[in-house]
Amino acid sequence: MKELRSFIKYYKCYIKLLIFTLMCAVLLALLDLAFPKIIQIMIDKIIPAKDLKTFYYISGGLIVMYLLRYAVSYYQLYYGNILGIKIETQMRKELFTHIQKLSFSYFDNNKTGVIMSKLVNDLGEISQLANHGPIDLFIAVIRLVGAFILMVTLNVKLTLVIFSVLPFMIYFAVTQKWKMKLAFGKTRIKIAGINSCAEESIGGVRIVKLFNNENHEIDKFEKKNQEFQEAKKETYRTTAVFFSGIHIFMNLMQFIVVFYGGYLIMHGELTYGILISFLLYCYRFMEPIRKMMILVQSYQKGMAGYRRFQGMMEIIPQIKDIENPLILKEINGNIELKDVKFSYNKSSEELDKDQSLILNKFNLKIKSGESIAIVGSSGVGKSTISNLIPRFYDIDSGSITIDGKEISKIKLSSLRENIGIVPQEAFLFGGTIGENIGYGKLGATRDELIEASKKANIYEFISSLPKGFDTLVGERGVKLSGGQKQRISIARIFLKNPKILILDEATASLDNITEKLIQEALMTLSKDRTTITIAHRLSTIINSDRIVVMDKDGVVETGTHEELLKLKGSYAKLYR
Ligand SMILES: Nc1ncnc2c1ncn2[C@@H]1O[C@H](COP(=O)(O)OP(=O)(O)OP(=O)(O)O)[C@@H](O)[C@H]1O
Repeated sequence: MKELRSFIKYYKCYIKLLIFTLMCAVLLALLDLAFPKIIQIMIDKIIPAKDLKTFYYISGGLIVMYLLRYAVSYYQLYYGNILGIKIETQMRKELFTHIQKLSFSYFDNNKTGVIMSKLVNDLGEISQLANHGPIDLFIAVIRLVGAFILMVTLNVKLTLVIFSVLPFMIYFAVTQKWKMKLAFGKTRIKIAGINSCAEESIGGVRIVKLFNNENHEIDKFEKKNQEFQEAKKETYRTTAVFFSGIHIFMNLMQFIVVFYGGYLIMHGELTYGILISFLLYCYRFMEPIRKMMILVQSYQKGMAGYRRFQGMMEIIPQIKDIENPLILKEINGNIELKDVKFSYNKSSEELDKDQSLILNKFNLKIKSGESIAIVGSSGVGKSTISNLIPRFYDIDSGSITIDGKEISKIKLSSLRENIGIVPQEAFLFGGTIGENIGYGKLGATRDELIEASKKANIYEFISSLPKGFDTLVGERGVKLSGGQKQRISIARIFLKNPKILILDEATASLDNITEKLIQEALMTLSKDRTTITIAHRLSTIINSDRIVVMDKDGVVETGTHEELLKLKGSYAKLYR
């Protein structure tokens, strides 16, 4: 009921549309109830009396009613679907907005394909329910009650005999309902599995081909595909049992009308008109029952989807603003990490024993405008530091401050506005070069793009392209080289112009010329900014103001390149 109530809330914004479609539905149901009654009057009264004038009038009236029914049915179907799609679009917008707010840790633990499935498939089924749910229910109730009343006025005995079948039908429907519910839940999980498998396989197509593992991927996909098929088969089986069972009950009712109705006619208790009218009502009466059964099906599918939608909407973003957060305006760029403890997996048991800590009482102070490089063996937590300063993850204890202000108290957007990150692997969106650079400052002018790309040493390359800034980069920038992508991501930061810069150095080797171009661009970029370089190779950091060497216990050495070499400690060893 709680779920249903929260679902119904979505109708609030479209109440006029809902009322209109419901009115159409009422009219439709009334028209459908009137037809058999009119036909009964024609057969029993007008035709035997050979009243040609009334016969023509009523026939004309029937044609008008059919046309009216056509128009009403059109509006009900069209606007009913519009209602459904509006609710679907609204929910999709809310879900996408919510996904944008979720923290890194959510994406670390959830597959993209599964999230996509929720965003696309589940909501489609909710739309079906939103559209058909209340309207079909309304039509069904009016038709059922109306048919019952009209049938009673025609013949009580026959009506009661027909209605005696109903409890058995309901029992059958309810017992099947649960089986269908389980089956639909399972297909949803399986389709998400297909999505996620395809997404990974297509996203990693280069690695797949490099390792000649196409067949392995096909097998993996086929397994998921087969699992989906099996789950789908189960839904078809339960659905088939359900609907064919319902048909048996319908046929039974028709049989009762013909058999018992015929018997009553032979005993002079029923007219032919009433028998035909009963047969027509039976259809009118069974139709809503069938519709209600379909409704049960779409209700289960839609609600299963809605439950998953709700489940996702209820995930609270781990990283969010406090009430009345601080806004950073002009900052100097002093950074301090003090006694920072951090772990990615925050299971309390492990935390107690400090087992999963990546940083344990880590301390580091960086002055405004200083350029430091962090070095250390692989996996020691260098990139982790670059994730903590912009608050992609929250620390477990200790503090991180910018100009003395605790970052957890600063408005997230204002914090991130002041930080630029050049990541290890440049990520480009599937648009043009201009759009990708402009991502650093939405609405940037062409002149600003040119200036930024000049500073990033990529302008010459861009102007050599026939379409220049309008050149499409392909999905994730596949049409560009690693070095070109890097420089585009540097140009983005020039446009953003943040005070704090984090350079997570590319681990991939670049040729000497490209590396020189990138290094030059980075030198220009780091001027007058606090710069933290996460160094995966040592060749590029010799000129840093300060080099910080870290191991699993924290900072072990700090100084300039020369000072550290003289120390003959960890850095000297690493460097050698
Ligand atoms: N998102 C994550 N979830 C869980 N654990 C993670 C995550 N990212 C990194 N780790 C773990 O944290 C540790 C530190 O990783 P980090 O990427 O900071 O190392 P690094 O010093 O930058 O290494 P490298 O020089 O190889 O890039 C590693 O043991 C890694 O397995």
